[in-house]
Amino acid sequence: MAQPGMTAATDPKTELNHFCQRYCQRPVTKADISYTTNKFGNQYQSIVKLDCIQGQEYAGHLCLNQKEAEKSAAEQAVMAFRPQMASLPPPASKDPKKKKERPRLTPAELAAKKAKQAEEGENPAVTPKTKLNALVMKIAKRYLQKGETIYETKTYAGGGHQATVQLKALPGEWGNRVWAGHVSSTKQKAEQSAAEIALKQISEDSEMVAEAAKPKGVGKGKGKGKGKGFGLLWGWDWNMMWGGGSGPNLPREKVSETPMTGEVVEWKENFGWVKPAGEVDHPSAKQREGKLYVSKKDVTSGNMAVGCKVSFMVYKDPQGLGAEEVQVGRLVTQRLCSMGRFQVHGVMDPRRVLCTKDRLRMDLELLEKAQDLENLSLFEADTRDAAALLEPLSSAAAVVCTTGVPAFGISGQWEKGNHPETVDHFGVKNVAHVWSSAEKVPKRRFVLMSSIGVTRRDGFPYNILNGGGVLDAKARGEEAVAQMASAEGFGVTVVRPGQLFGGPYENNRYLGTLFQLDKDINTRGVSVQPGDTAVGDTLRSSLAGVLVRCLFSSQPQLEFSAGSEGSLLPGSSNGHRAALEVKLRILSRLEFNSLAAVGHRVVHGETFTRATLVNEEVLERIERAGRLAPMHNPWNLLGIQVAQETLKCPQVAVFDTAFHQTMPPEAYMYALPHELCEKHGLRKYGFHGTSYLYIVSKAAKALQKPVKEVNLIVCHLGSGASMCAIQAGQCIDTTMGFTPLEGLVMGTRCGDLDPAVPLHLIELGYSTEEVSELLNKHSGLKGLCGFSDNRDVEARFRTGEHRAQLAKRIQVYRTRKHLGSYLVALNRVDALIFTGGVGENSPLHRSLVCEGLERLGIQLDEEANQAAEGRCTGGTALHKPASKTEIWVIPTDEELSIAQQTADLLAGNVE
Ligand SMILES: Nc1ncnc2c1ncn2[C@@H]1O[C@H](COP(=O)(O)OP(=O)(O)O)[C@@H](O)[C@H]1O
Ligand SMILES: CC(=O)OP(=O)(O)O
Ligand SMILES: [Mg+2]
Repeated sequence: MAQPGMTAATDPKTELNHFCQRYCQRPVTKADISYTTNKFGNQYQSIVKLDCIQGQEYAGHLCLNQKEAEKSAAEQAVMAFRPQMASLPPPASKDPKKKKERPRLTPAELAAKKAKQAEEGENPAVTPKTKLNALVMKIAKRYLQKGETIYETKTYAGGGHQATVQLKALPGEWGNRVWAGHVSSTKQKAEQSAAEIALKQISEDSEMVAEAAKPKGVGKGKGKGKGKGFGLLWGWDWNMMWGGGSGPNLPREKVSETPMTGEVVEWKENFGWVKPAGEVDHPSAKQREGKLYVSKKDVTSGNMAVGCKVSFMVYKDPQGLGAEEVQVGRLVTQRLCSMGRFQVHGVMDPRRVLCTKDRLRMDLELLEKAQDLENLSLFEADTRDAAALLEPLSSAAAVVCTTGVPAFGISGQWEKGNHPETVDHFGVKNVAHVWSSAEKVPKRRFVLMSSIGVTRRDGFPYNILNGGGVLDAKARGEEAVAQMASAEGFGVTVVRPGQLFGGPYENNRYLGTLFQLDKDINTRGVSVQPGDTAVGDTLRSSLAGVLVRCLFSSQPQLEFSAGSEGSLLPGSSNGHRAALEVKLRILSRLEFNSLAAVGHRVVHGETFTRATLVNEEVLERIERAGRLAPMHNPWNLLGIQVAQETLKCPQVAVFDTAFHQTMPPEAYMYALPHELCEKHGLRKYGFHGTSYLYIVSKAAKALQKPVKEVNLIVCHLGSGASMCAIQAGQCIDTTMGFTPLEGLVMGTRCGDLDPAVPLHLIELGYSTEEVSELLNKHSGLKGLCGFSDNRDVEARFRTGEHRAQLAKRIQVYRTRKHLGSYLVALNRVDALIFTGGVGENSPLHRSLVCEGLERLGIQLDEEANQAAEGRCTGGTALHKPASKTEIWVIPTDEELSIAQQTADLLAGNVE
């Protein structure tokens, strides 16, 4: 139990109970603290209402189940009240024995306390901050979301703190105002002072008072909820933002926001001194030879050292700023250029110049929009270097900023100071500052590409994405731009996309996405939602369209997120469909006059034993099997449908499952009631068969044996991973089962699992969809260590990171277990074959799998293993001469195999 006066309880709901008891000085009941939970798709959001504290309400994050959602709501409330907790008396307890132990106030002390409170006019829990919170909720007619109330505190050189508060939930220009409090002795007092000033000004404004007095439901929201729904909350907010008007800036208390640079001249362990490069406009700045005190607490990331260049607001070392992702910028540039109405300035990181005029010309030619690009000037400028930014930015009426670093600094991507704090925060701030302080033309709008999850970064899965602080830095970048916007009066739009995918890459692999520049925004599967609510990935070209559109908005401040539409439902796969349509149209136009057929990979093909010509019945069966391979079949089906519509030629389905139809019953049957299995087709089907078929013929060549005589154990290790035992060229067992979920540990899939685990999760309150999502998308390597890409895991494995090491060990152990069982199942093994992204490219993985297997006749030649070139199509031998079982790496080629099987079917060469 929590100690009196402390907040030792780790469960936020318990902590909130304790606080309320202490606040009310009595035990609290369910009537005092109530939780309401709403379901949104597969997620839950709870609101906790504190009837014992003036009915204040706090909304939590979206969570996977109700329990977590309630905890999250409680956590929000606890966070809001935490500053007051320490000053409250201990909780009242129902337990009479405990009562005696607790120091209780004497009647005289209690009377004195009440008198003091009366004198101060308030209960210690009802501070200006909580009052302000309650007032803003009354005006906004909704619960406040995280990040909508922004307190910022500055610590001055001579001591003392000053805080500002911004209340984004307030309507129109009120949401842009920033109130500054008095300089106070502690940060807490400074914040209370800012709140007090804001509270006073808002309560004195007749319009605001009238707004607060209006009953709930008068707003313009078009959400479908009944007053507590997420949809309604955002619907409301959204309308307010759009309806915000463009009136003159209301007067505001200005806070110095100029980013200044300086140098660390002295640094102790927890504090130091910075010499600013220019003059600081503050009375205390002249003390101590103009040096500024910096506490470690205010250093947002990295280490401080003498000689380091820092920004005046005590930001991190600004060395080596620069933009990494130029793809979106390039797409935005193309769009703006082809509109022809503007003079476009493209700014690029001098170290990664991927965007040349010729390149852009080529892109535009492909789009049949060839032009000479006279309206384009390209500049090279590092965002750390304000002087270099002056030329491209100072005459611009608007800016689209698409800079950003990858979320994690693997493979040297954060080298040379190119990391979140310097790029996503300081760099963005620098761009906004240089642009807004140039006086040549009126400033219209700053459009900032940020990231999904910025305001949800404490919750799963964004807390993982934020492991390297990228979302923290982006949040600071957003805030800096917003503050500058309200100070200078320019519009700002923050767009928060999901993980970016699609071209244009240098090899234009995703040509289709480039071509979507032609299309209307609504047909491209991008779902634009207010705030930070979107989920999924975002197609780069769609995002570019959104960013350009934002430039022409007349609203003062906008914030929204752009994710992909829906998730696994083919009906909502417009982006995928559009990409396919364009790609197929181009392919048919450019390369083929007469297409014989199109071969499609179809992952789940039930009991089909070979490639099959697509007809209505086949389509139906593929669709039905979609439930069993939700990450694959819906997209395979869509591909067939689009190809049918676009290309008038036969379509052939090539199934992953077909190769495994030779398995004997003892391998494919589950020990479930026989009739049930027959009725529902419950059996092992196996996948990656197209790859295995290809590998068998390649391996036979390598081993110089007929296919019908080879015995193999093949490890197809990619994002999805499986193994196959092959006897006389045919499958006798494989690790994947009824669905591609069984077997090995994969990128995001769990593999073998006691079937009681999902049942238990369902009993705990997870829905079947949530469990499916969990097992398919959040498990495997990703679940174990946060990274699904094997390269990320191996990089961390090498540096000794505990979780990555564990993940790799579990992954390898599972492979070895199945290897052992296949050694037993096969009477002779000619070769162990590695293929798939990991199998072909990771000597480490192969080495770990084969370690110590000499006793079983498997002897890896470590030198050959390390030297193996993944892409040698004939395969590379990796075994020692004495090895009884040969070891090979053979790169798979599923596409070629599909083409061969399709051609064979058309030529009637299939037995
Ligand atoms: N050089 C490498 N070292 C280690 N793993 C690699 C390397 N190259 C690719 N991979 C891994 O291969 C996997 C992708 O394999 P792939 O066969 O393309 O998967 P899938 O077809 O299932 O999407 C990823 O986990 C990736 O990290
Ligand atoms: C079946 C399967 O897991 O396929 P992939 O490896 O392509 O995800
Ligand atoms: Mg694959």
